[in-house]
Amino acid sequence: MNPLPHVVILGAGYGGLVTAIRLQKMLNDQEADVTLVNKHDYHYLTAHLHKPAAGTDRDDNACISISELIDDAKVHFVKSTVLEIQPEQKKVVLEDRVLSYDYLVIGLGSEPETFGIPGVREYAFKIRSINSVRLIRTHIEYMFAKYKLEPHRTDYLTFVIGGSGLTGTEFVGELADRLPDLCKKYRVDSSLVNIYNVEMAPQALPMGLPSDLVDYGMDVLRRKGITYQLSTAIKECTPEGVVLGSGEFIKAATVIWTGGVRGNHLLEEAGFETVKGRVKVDEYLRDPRHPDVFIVGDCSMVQSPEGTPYPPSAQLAVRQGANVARNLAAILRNQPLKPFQFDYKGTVASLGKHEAVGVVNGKKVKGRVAAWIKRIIDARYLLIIGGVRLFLKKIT
Ligand SMILES: Cc1cc2nc3c(=O)[nH]c(=O)nc-3n(C[C@H](O)[C@H](O)[C@H](O)COP(=O)(O)OP(=O)(O)OC[C@H]3O[C@@H](n4cnc5c(N)ncnc54)[C@H](O)[C@@H]3O)c2cc1C
Repeated sequence: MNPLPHVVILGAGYGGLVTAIRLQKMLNDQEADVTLVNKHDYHYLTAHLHKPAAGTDRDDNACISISELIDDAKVHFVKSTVLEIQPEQKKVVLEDRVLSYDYLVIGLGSEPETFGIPGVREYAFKIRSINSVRLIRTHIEYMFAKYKLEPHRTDYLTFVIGGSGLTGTEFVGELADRLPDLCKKYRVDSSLVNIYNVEMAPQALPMGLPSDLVDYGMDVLRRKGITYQLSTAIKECTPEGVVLGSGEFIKAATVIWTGGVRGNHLLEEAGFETVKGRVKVDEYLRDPRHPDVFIVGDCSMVQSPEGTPYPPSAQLAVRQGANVARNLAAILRNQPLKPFQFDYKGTVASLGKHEAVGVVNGKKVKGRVAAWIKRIIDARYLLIIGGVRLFLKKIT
């Protein structure tokens, strides 16, 4: 008997996990062997990481054990790190074995884009995984404890966040909410604490928001104590702080870089043609040169009908995962493929507790209403991946 076609999915983030979950629902065990590979045995909600990073939420709230989501009778889970992708040999090298595939789905997410700014790679924290946000949260609290022993070092209480797109904005909102608790706990005068959000563009908040919503969001965050440095580049990051384009030096013991992302380096290394580490996929989300390789989420680049690429987002990754699963099932059943169409619903950026701003289905939303919509969006994702049981577990 011929072996069943082997589908290998790399990465259990939003894109890879949704592909796996949909395949386990759609396929019967005579149609394919499906393997999901991920560095950790849990799925993390990347879009939530700003909260545990600031310490306003527990990190386990942003984690879900993969065994809770995957039926091991249908999808074989391998906890391992991908070291190399070999599309010509149809192989993937993991740290402990080599896998051969008939169809590959790459959903390995993104890496910080540092634009070659000296010191950012070495000295700035990045919000990118559960382990990285645990480090940030611990470091922030450590700075308060250290300041109590060296009260002349106000740079321990100075926080610089590079970039004020979605990640930077959501993080400064949470950090501003967290600091009053830390000031109280360590008996630190809150006027000594400074949060600088440095942004090269002339305005903060995610690109594409209408200017009245940008003004609203920036007003909210300024009232919470954020100091914006707009139209300002970070020229260098050092162990002592950051040098700005103007030459000004901000002495700060904590620098967090959120200034951009690029696709996982493994794609470039595998010889895929990339722009910012992302592969311009065809209408079925495949690499144009390798029709057996599908690419989802932050590793892929999808053009909007206007001809500009959609910004990487969890929303896009989830829709791509569903489309890839559907098309893999279609290939295995000799049915026609369905082109990917993205019905972009909009973006909502949280500004800390009870405050958010954004556009949903073309309508502007702000304040508490926007914060509730954001919670509904998050809840919807939990329902997609884990049904009512996961939803109830996470919200209660
Ligand atoms: C703080 C923050 C807030 C955000 N807020 C929003 C939001 O409100 N709305 C929105 O739509 N988007 C938001 N985003 C963007 C969104 O999180 C990403 O676009 C989304 O996570 C991309 O999904 P993905 O499947 O491509 O990758 P990810 O979800 O990042 O998953 C990649 C997976 O691959 C695994 N992996 C990586 N390398 C390896 C390897 N070598 N071997 C094995 N496994 C590996 C990782 O462990 C991870 O499980 C936010 C991002 C951040 C950082």
